[in-house]
Amino acid sequence: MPRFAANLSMLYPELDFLDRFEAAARDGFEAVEFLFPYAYPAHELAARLQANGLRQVLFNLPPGQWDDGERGLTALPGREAEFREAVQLALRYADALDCPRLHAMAGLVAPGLRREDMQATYLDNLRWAAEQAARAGRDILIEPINPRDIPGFFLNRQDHAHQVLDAVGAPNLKVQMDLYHCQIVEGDVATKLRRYLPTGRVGHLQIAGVPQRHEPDLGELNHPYLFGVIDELMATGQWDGWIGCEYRPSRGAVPGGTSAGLGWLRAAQAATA
Ligand SMILES: O=C(O)[C@@H](O)C(=O)CO
Ligand SMILES: [Mg+2]
Repeated sequence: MPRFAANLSMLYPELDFLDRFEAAARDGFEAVEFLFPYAYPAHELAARLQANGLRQVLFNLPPGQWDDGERGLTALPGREAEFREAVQLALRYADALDCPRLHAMAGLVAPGLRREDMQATYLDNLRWAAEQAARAGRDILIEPINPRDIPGFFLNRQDHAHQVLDAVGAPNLKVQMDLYHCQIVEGDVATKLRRYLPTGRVGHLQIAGVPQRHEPDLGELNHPYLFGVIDELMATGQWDGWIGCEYRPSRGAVPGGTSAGLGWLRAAQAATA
């Protein structure tokens, strides 16, 4: 059965971040993911995980100056030293949180440059990050993101991400396949699950309804069908991993709004039990 992780950057928006761990556990989640842990001491986050019987399955490297619009450093020429510091910091947090995978956001195409001009920096940085992460027993993930949510994002397509994996050639460099972005950019999601999951190169999945990024049972994607595909691939030993629930609850920040919107999860659990 697909295993679902609560994305605490998006779910439970009515609660303070540190209180979202308990809320996720109360709703039956066994794992969590979030964007960035760095505003909190690692020991505080580790204590929340432990107190609530949760495991951390993913978080992101520091992305550069997020409030100024930066969305990752990995492909940015001239920012290599900062990228390396970001990797080291993330690995220290991963150690404290016992988190097996880290997402390295690519960043925006820099003014005056084309993607081709940035590809060498992207590959070099990923090679270095994967080497460091391998020593610590962690995976580095890259995620294609749709250019409507993040205009100018360097990595948009699944095939580009897999070409990058080919070029870097590190077994612990994997793709974070977010089905929400995949549907917006290229579609044909079930076929791509069947193509890419058995390669062993997809380290993590994420979901949300399309186009509004609300619950998976709202919008144009047929998630029960996709969960069936993932369930089949898991049952036949062709994939193993977590599905991050990375959506904005449609009820907004009302108390209990996230929990009230988990009907899709209960249905998925019943269908694949
Ligand atoms: O899809 C997303 O937005 C996230 O997975 C992420 O890491 C960057 O915002
Ligand atoms: Mg995502």
